Amino acid sequence: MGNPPDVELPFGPPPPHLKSKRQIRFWQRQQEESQAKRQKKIDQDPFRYVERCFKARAIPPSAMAKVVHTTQLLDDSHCSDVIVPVTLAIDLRQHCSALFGPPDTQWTPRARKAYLIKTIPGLIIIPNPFTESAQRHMIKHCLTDFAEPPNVSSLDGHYERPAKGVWDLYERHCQGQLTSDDPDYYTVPVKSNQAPVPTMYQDDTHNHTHKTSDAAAKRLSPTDLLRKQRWITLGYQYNWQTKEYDLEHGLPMPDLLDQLSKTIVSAVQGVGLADGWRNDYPGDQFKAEAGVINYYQLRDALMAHVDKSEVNMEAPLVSASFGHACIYLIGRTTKETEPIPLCLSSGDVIVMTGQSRKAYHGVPRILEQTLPSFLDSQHWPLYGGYMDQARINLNVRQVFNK
Ligand SMILES: O=C(O)CCC(=O)C(=O)O
Ligand SMILES: [Fe+2]
Repeated sequence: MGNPPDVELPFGPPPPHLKSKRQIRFWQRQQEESQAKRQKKIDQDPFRYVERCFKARAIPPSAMAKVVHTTQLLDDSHCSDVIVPVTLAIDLRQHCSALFGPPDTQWTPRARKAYLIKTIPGLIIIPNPFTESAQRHMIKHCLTDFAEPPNVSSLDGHYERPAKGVWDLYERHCQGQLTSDDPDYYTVPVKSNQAPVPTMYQDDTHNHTHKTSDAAAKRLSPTDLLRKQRWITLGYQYNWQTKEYDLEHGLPMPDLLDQLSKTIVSAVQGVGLADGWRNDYPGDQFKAEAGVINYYQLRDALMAHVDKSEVNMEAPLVSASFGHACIYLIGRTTKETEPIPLCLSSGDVIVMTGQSRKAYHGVPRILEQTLPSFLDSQHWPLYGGYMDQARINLNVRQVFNK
């Protein structure tokens, strides 16, 4: 039987066993009440409320006014009583110019500067310490060798990844070496009866906004395949069934990331508030054991979550951002506290130490038109073509206590 034409259906069609108008109206009232309850819960949860503000097509000016822009921190006049400048233990560029690039005259006055937020104990912000060419170097690795098999990709289990990785295919396509009539051009979905590879990020949080459902899976061109890749996991892999990192599934961490994270953890050793917390994790004890590269397209978001699977929750988590800027929300250990919105720009590094290691955080928004020109397609052929619509986040964790 069809639905009575005078009944509106904002919740989709009522279940077919409801036949009379009275039953359908009763069902509708129930739906309205439960939606109102859900909405009330969202509005009362300060983290979700702020998250929704930044997801709105037009971000409310009242939300935008609260954003802490890392690019303004270096100008001391922008430091409010909530932001506290601190001094790093080492000068990253002096100490490791192979990674961050050589120091220059612009660098000298800001070398060793980092910032804390009084209301978020443990969080350390290092405004972009990389030179332009050092940023390009990191991005290149994130798109090429770091993303190659056997490192696990969000595409695995859904698509047959080319043996040499997705970038190689994309590059051949861009250089005209691969056209749509070539048998390698399209990547086909794997058979739907094959279980996806269990990984750390096979959860809703890290699926970003686009999900690959088997029903919707279709063959993809090199460009579509690359843009569909949401993450790569490095080092120890998380076993989704046992909900633990799997000692049996440890891939070698790239040396570059080992060096990068150790240097940064050494730099933040001893950093803290004069009359409050202090990060005492020794840099020489840090081991880069697992990592995630997140690839965001302009409309992607990462839901609020806590990274709590690591056995060692005392070790800092190092996170670097490249490409488009984003709104990064950082709260406390529950979603009851209003988060601080940070605008992270290309090259920025944040280190989650101490209490902030257990804090809710998320990325509700990638900000359009914020890509630095040296990373765009006009100034950086091939890689810039990808970065024109992307943000990359690279984070490194120690998993075990050793
Ligand atoms: O993209 C970011 O900045 C955050 C990524 C993140 O929180 C994660 O991978 O756990
Ligand atoms: Fe996270």
